[in-house]
Amino acid sequence: SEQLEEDARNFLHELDVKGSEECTVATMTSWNYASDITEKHKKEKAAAELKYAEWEKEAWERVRKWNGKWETLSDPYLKRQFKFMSILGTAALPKHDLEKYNNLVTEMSTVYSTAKICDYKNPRSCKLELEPDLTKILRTSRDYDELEHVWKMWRYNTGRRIRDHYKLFVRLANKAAKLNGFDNMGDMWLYPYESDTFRDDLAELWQQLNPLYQQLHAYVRRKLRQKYGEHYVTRRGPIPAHLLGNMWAQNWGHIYDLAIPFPHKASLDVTPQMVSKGYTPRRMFELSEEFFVSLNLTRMPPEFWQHSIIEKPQGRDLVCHASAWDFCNAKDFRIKQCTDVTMNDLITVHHEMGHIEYYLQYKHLPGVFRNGANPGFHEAVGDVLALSVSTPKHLLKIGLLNEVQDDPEADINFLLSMALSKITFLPFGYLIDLWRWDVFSGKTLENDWNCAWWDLRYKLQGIKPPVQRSEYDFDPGAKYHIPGNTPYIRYFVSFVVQFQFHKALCIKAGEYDPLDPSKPLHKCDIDHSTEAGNALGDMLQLGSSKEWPEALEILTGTRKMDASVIREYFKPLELWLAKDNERHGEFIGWETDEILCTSEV
Ligand SMILES: O=C(CCC(O)(O)[C@H](Cc1ccccc1)NC(=O)c1ccccc1)N[C@@H](Cc1ccccc1)C(=O)O
Ligand SMILES: [Zn+2]
Repeated sequence: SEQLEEDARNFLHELDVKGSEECTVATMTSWNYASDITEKHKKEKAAAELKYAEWEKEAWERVRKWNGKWETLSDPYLKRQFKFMSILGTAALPKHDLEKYNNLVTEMSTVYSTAKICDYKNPRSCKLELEPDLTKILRTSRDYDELEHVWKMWRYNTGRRIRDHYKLFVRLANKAAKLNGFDNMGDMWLYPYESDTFRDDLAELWQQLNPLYQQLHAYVRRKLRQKYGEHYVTRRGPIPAHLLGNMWAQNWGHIYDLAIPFPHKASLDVTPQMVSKGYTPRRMFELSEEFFVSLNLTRMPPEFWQHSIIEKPQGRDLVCHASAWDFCNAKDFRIKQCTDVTMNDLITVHHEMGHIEYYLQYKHLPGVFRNGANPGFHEAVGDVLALSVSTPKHLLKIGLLNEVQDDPEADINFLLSMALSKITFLPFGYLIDLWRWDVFSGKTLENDWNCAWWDLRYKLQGIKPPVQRSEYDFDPGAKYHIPGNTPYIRYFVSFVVQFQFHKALCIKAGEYDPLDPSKPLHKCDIDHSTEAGNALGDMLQLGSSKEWPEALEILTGTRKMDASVIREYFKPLELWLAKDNERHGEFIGWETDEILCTSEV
C-alpha cells in the first residue's frame, strides 16, 4: 500500500541517519588505532566496536519487526535495503564472544603490523620491518641465502605467533556465521556475490587462465635457472618461493630484469626516473587524482589531503598495509599508505585512489548501498586506470619515459612486464580463500592447516618453500589478509573484471578497435576521455543498489565474468611464450617428490 511504502521509507531513512553517525564514531577509533598502535587506541577501538555492535543489534531487531511486511513492498530499491539489513553479522555473537573475537582480530593484526626481524648481514640489528625494509630486500637482493633468511624469519615472527589465535578465531567466526543462518563463515563471506554458482564460476575462470599461467611459469623458471643454477631451480620442479621478488610470490614484477625477453630494448620500470625527477608520495597521489579528473570523475575533497597518511610516520607503530577509508559522513575520506617512490607503489596509489573514487561516486546512497556492486568491483576501479597509466604511451605523456619504441619486440617486453604482475597473481588470488573456505567448512583440519596451504601453493602456483615446513609453522598468517581477516577472492574477481571494464572503456574512448591491429587492447590509454569516465561513473554511482551482473552489463554489455578479455589482452605474449618454451624444450608444468611440509602429529 502507499502508506506502507511511506512508512518504510521513513523507517529506513531514520535508521540510515543514525547508522551513519554510529559508523563515523566507530571508524574514527579504528583509524586512530591503525595509524598509531598504542594500548590507549586499542582500548578505545575495542569499546567503540562493542558499542557499534549494540547499535547494529538494535537496528536489526527493529528491521525484524518488518518481517512479512517488507517483502510485500513493490519498490525493489526499498526491498533490497531490507534484504541487506536483515543480515546482522558478527554482532549476533553474545557480548563476551564478540569481545573475544574482536580482540583476537586486533591482536593478530598487531602482531603482523609490528613484526621485525634481524638483519642477515648484521644479526645483532633486529629492527627490519616489512615496509620498506623486507619489501626492498625481496625486490632487489639476488642473494639466495639472504632471501631465504628474510623469507623464513618473516614467517617465524608472524605466522607462527598467531597460529593459536587463528584456531580460536575460526571457531568464533563460524559461531557467528551460524547465528546468521550460514553453515560457516566462508559461506557468509560469499553472500555479497549473490550467486549460488559463484564457486563453480571461479573454478571455470581459473581453468581458462591456467594454461597461460603455466607457460609464463615455465619461461620464468628457465630465466631463474640461468641466474641461480640448476641445483636451486630445477628443470621440471616447482620454483623456490623466495626468488620471485615478492614476500608471497604473488607479483613477480620485480624480477623483470632477470626475465626481460629483449634486453636491448628500453626498460619499462620507471622507478629510476621517478627518483631522479624528485617524485614524492604527494606528487604520486596528485598524478592519480589528475587522471580521475581528466575522466570527468570527482576530485579529492580537502579533508582527504588534510587527514590522509601517505608516508610512513617515524617513531611509532602503525598498520602500514595500504587502505582507503570512508568515514560515513559523505565528506571525510582518507588513505593510509606507507608510500615508497617506486613504480609498483604508483600502481598501488591508483588502486587506493580507486577505492576513494568509488566512495565519492556513491556517497549520496543509503549506507547499505555504499559498497561495491560486489567486493571485486571495489578492488578493480583503481587497477583499471593503472592499466592505462602503465602503457609506455602514457608514461611518455607524463614524462616518465623519454621514448616509446613501437615494435613487436618492445610489445613483448611490455606484455611480459604486465603479465609478471597480472597473470602471476591469479593463482595466488584464487588459493587464499580456497584455503580459508576449507578451513571454515572444516574440510581442512587444524593439524593439517599448513600442509594444506603448501598443497595449494604447489598445485596452483608451482612454487615450493625454500626450507621444509611443518605444522609448527602457520604460513598463511604471514600474509596481511589472514590476520587482518580480510576476504581475498575479491582480488581474483577484480583481476578478471578489470580487463572487462578496461575493454569497455577503451571502446568508449576510441582507443580500442578489434578490427584495427594498430589499436590493440594493451596499447589503450583512456586518459582525458570523458565518454569513458562518464560510463565508469554511471556504474560506480550505483554502489550495491543493483545486483552486480546488472552493474556489469551497464558498463560492458555482458552479465558474466569473462576470462577471454584478459586472454585477448595477453594473446601476443601467450603465442610468443609458447614458441619460446617450445624452442628451449621447456617442460610445461611442474613435478616433485620432495616433502614440502611435514605434518607433525
Ligand atoms: O591488499 C591490497 C591493497 C589494500 C586494499 O586497498 O585492498 C585494502 C585492504 C584492507 C585494509 C584494511 C581493511 C580491509 C581491507 N582495502 C581497502 O582499503 C578497501 C576495501 C574495501 C572497500 C574499500 C576499501 N592489495 C592486495 C592484492 C593486490 C591488488 C592490486 C594489486 C596488487 C595486489 C595485496 O596487496 O595482496
Ligand atoms: Zn583494495
